[in-house]
Amino acid sequence: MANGFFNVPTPINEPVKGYAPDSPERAELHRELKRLKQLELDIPMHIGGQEVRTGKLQRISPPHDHQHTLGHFHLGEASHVQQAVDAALAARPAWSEMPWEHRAAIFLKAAELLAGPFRARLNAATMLGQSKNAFQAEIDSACELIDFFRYNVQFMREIYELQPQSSPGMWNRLEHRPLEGFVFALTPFNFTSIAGNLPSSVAMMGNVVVWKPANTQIYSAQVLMELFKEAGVPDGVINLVYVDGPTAGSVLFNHRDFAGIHFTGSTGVFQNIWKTIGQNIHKYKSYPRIVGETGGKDFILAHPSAHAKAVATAISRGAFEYQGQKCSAASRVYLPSNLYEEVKGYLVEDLKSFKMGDVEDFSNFINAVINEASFDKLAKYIDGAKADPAVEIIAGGNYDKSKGYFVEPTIIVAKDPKYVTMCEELFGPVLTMHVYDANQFEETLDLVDSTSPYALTGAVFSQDRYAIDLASRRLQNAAGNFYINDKPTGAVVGQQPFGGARASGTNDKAGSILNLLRWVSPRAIKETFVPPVDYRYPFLGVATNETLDVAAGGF
Ligand SMILES: NC(=O)c1ccc[n+]([C@@H]2O[C@H](COP(=O)([O-])OP(=O)(O)OC[C@H]3O[C@@H](n4cnc5c(N)ncnc54)[C@H](O)[C@@H]3O)[C@@H](O)[C@H]2O)c1
Ligand SMILES: N[C@@H](CCC=O)C(=O)O
Repeated sequence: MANGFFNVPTPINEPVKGYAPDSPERAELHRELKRLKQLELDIPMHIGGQEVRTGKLQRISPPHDHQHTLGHFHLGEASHVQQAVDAALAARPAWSEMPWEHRAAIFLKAAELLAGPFRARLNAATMLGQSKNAFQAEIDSACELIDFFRYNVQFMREIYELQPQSSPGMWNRLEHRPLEGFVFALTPFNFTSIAGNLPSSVAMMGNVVVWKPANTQIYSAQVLMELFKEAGVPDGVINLVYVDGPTAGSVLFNHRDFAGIHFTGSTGVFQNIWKTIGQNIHKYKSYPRIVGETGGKDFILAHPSAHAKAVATAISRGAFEYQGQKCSAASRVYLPSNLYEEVKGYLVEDLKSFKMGDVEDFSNFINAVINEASFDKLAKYIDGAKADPAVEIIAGGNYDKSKGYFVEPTIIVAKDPKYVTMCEELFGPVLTMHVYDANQFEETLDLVDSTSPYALTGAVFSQDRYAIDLASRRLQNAAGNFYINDKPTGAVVGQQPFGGARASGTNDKAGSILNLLRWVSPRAIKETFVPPVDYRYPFLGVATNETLDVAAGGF
């Protein structure tokens, strides 16, 4: 047991490497990509520190080259989920009692490992498995995850420092206990950092975890698991299973010790999970913590005073980086009539210059979308737009899945501000724009606020401060991350805590103290040093300890 109140290293955001031609990081990443492509990995589940193989193999291939095999993962079933719960609960006593500074040290070590020896490997795995270019992989699987580890350690310390006052004669303390049971981390395909953060943030607070990633992220998930092991996360604290979602749910949401879910993914899945938990509420020992960050229909709104080139650049990057597969990606844009032609000109020029293809060619700005289902869905919306005389496609509109799932960045212009692609989350490189009368900025604010059920990210561009002030107030509930003269993507841990409300989630802000507070259950402890020995009123003339009790309001 430690005798000291420890400070932790002051977190700073991990510097983003540039991968310039001839840079050492670029050469290392190329070597790692080549090495991984030559292997065919056999990827087991990890339960209680054991590698678990079922022989039911599922092929993993790069979305940009679906005939290539990167490896196979072993598909599990309900019994493996049950084993993972048992392993987690067996690990809980020792882990939950481990002094916090040791838990902190494990994740600080994970940050250093990822900043150094694991960096190229995790970036390369993300690039190949999730079709992410080097620059997008670097900000995700390297920098953002390193930041999550470092900042969460600082937030953990701040939580433990949250202590009540004590009146004379007593000592009040707050103990921030781990939750009583296990937590389910259910993670999406699109950010390796989110897949790493959802189980590790929960574990850092002394909890044990069953983690199920998206099948399309398993290739980088197995590197994360190795990173956790190397950093010293004990066996059974984080258990990684590969099963389909409903199978995981059928075991976990029926278990008495289910203590919470840390979810990121689509809104529909989260709403079903919430319903199931509600139906099963009588089965649990405690009310489970439900934390979910979900879908978005993120907007960019330009005021007539906006800088046209800045608006166009924010659209090019905010809508199309990582093929629009960021929950934060701009997917509906409102342009004033006075700026439309100029912004359109810049955009069409930008999109013409985008190169699309494999992740190994670092000049490709665009790679493939995640899988065939996503490709088909996007193609359907594009075909719908092509067939609809009420809308116009001003850029892109082609797609091809012969080698990889390539969808050309596409811009639809819709007269109807409620056209289907202005409202629904498509999660791909398809953007819809609506041109409004430049005299109707205020009316357009109402349109932006009411068009979609989501409220994740949004951006306003204006050179007019009154317009910025008005938009900030009128769109107060339209986005959990609101940007002024900036694109709506690229939140940085410690700087822009991330998450949205309405249909976009519980807004528990990943990468902030608010999120970590959900993974502890405080116990208030009052210790009275000299307890009263007589129950009678009034207190005059009675022993000093009763007087103290009254002074403290301790009736
Ligand atoms: N708000 C945020 O911070 C944020 C961040 C990233 C992604 N997202 C959202 O995630 C979505 C894209 O990710 P995705 O396609 O991986 O999401 P998804 O909802 O399809 O999958 C998320 C996870 O849930 C699992 N799952 C799917 N169906 C399930 C079911 N019926 N029962 C239990 N589990 C189930 C998946 O296997 C995966 O592990 C988008 O909607 C995007 O907006 C949100
Ligand atoms: N935090 C990321 C989005 C994560 C969702 O996919 C961003 O701000 O762009």
